Amino acid sequence: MAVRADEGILSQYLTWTSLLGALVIYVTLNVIVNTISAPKYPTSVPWVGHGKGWINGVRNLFDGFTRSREWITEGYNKYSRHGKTFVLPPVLGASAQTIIPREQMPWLLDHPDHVLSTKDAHYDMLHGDYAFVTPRCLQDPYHEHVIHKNLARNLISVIPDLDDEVGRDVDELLGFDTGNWVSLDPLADFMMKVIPKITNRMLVGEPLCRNTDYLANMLGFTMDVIRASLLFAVTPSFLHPIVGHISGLAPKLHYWRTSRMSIPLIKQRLYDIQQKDSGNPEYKGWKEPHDYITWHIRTALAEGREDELKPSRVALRILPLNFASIHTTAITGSSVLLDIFSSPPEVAASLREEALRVYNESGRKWDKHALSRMYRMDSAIRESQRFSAFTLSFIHRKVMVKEGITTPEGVHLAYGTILSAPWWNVASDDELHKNPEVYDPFRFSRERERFEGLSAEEKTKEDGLKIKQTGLVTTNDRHLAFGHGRHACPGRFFVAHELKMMFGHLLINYDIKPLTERPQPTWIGRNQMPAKAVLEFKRRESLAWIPHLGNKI
Ligand code: HEM
Repeated sequence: MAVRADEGILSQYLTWTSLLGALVIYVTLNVIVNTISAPKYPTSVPWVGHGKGWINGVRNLFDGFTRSREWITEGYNKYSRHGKTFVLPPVLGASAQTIIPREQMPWLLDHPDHVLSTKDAHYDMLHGDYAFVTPRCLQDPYHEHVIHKNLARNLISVIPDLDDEVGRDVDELLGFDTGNWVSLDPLADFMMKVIPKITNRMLVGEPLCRNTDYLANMLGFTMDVIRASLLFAVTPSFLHPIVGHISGLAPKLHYWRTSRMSIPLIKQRLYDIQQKDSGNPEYKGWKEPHDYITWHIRTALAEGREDELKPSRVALRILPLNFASIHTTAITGSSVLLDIFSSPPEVAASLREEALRVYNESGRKWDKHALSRMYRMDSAIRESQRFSAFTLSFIHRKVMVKEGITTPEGVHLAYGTILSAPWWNVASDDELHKNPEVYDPFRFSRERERFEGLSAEEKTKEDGLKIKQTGLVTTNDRHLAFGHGRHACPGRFFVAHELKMMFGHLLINYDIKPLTERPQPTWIGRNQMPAKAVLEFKRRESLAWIPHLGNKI
């Protein structure tokens, strides 16, 4: 009987409503504790959202989930357009950001890292204490240094591998059936299947780049980092060390599993490089593979970084690079597909004509010269980054000076303040872009194609440099999709080649059914959740468009 009575009491109190209520109280209390322990935000600067203060602080954290985009737009129109700074309130999972107007961007970018630090901003935002296996990984991001130093200058050697990988992975996924359509979600089923393999071809080479166990654990790691942001937001800060060490087991496990496969490869590479350098005659004909592992070892050897030559350390470095590359590239690529295939069919036809022409002219292979002449594709990708910008702000910096720093406008920013630039608003500003609400794929290539069509003599009369600066990889204070300044994304040259090759291959070899309208993404907090969509692909019957035969496309 007693048991029955207990069960009665339990079922009376353990209702969905009471559980939900307890959850709300728990989250609210934690949010309050976290708010008290957060760095001091500037008080002399206007806030958007519900403003400052206790109650408003809690309201901001929850409302920011659905209203951050509205708030940053309000701040942009009210303050940024008049050269003024404002604060975008914290939202669950992300701290407040002090939004710097475009006019003050040179000031923001000119400061050395010990005054305004990108590394420390990323460390805080990504919970570097726990989420990257060891705090050292982001405290000393040597992998970023290696990528800055090597990726762009080695692209010519990487392109043949990419060409092989892109064709192989896309064809494996979409097949060769010319009679039936294959339906896929462009992000989940297409980009997220292909991009990890291509990225890892550059990082670790083949065959590991296609190993399903390795890729599943690598993707598992990237998801651990994303989950950690939410977890820390709903946990009181005094519990972070405990929760951090527990939640940090998942990235450690994913690291361990990937390293079991990458460490033998790294050890072998270290051995081969050592043999080659010591003049072993058997290694006379041995060519170093062009991948991150080689670049890392070569850079660490040249710089005397013994600590970075440990195989386990090299294996660790590959994880944050996967994190920086995969979702960013996959989301960008799927937006490009949706933007192009919800435009009038002439857009895809024009891109296909360019891809076939360039491909055939370069002997039916992709090389640096061929890819640099895909002006329309370059423009369509850049325009998609603008039109479908997937996050509100980029260019994050943390104030590192203990006494704080004062902006040109006279605003004092305390130690620990996170600064950023309002990318989403810059991208849709009608003073910076004509008809910003329209996806105009050839916005940046029309002028470039006209210029390239001029005679050598005519070209000397124009400002060619300015025209060329509208390219995808050229960052400026209107094109912040890859950041700007010395910490701008060092992977952007790789991305530009990778995506042009992939879209070129798709257009040449596959038909894609146009969409009647652009599927709309949703926003959660400061980030876009890409639209769920279905694209239909079918292998084309005739592949080669040979200009002098002029066969139909
Ligand atoms: C479309 C794909 C990509 C986009 C949109 C993108 C975007 C960005 C942005 C906006 C930043 C600067 C962040 C800030 O200023 O706060 C950045 C930094 C970085 N990206 Fe990318 N990225 C992409 C792909 C890649 C790839 C493929 C790699 C590596 C292979 C990479 C490696 C990095 C690294 C190492 C940094 C840090 C640079 C530094 O702090 O000095 N990214 N990326």
